[in-house]
Amino acid sequence: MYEKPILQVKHLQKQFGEGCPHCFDKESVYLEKNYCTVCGTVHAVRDVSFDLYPGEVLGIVGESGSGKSTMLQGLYFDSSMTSGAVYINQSELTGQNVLSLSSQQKRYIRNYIYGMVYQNPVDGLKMKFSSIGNIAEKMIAAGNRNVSNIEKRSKELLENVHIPLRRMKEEPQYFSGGMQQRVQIAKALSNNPPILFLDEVTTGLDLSVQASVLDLIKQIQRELHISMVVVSHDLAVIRMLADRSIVMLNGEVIENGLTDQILEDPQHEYTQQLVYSLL
Ligand SMILES: Nc1ncnc2c1ncn2[C@@H]1O[C@H](COP(=O)(O)OP(=O)(O)OP(=O)(O)O)[C@@H](O)[C@H]1O
Repeated sequence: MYEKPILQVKHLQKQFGEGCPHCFDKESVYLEKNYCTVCGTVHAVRDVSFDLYPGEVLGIVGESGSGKSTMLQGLYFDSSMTSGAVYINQSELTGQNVLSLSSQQKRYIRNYIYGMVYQNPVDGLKMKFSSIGNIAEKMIAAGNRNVSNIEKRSKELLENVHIPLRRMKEEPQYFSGGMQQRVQIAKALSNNPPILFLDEVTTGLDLSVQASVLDLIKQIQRELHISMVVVSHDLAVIRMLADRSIVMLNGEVIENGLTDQILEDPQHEYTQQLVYSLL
């Protein structure tokens, strides 16, 4: 169906601590989940690889502490990974491990190639800027200087995420959680990134608000054909959004495949529990 992945993640590792001979073996008796009882190292992400294809939504599901956010933070350069490689198949970046690029090049990727929507809006928005100012700031960071174009695009984005324009000058700190997430989504889309990361974007929202944010994400995906990585502990969210999914446990990928297939025929005991909890 697709030719080439737009994003390739290879053997990503993140450990907090030096590690010791007792804990690099995944089967080690000294490991309690992802924690080494000998040296205290946390193996937050262990040998994670996946591909993301153009226009695809990839779900990453797993319980709290399974390493989902750590991995996303690594992909978005919020924190460094211990080892591994990430390739983005976009013109001049093709073939380069983007994890080893300069901070200027990483900034370029964050401005033009990636969009990010954090679980906590405080991480993605300047709460004391106006909503339209948040979007404008992201566009200016990407080199846009034409004020009327910035204003036109910002308004269009706010309308697309159903924020009434009469409220565009208000600071997101006075918005509800659902509205804050909508502004974050608008901001993340402002420079038309081909890849969007969504980290637990509906966690903590009321059920009806969750549903409307999920509908919005589906609508955006349908209209823009953007490639998305959706991280959630909630399989219901993944079921609604993702074509393909990976299941993480204790920093590792324990299962991957088409979301429907995983739901119909989960192989790993942990995935089976997740699926049965939906019934
Ligand atoms: N700075 C840190 N130092 C030590 N351990 C850490 C640090 N940050 C995260 N961890 C550990 O790494 C593991 C993975 O955490 P991570 O936040 O990525 O999990 P998660 O699946 O995203 O869960 P959640 O949704 O609760 O954030 C956890 O065991 C966590 O305690």
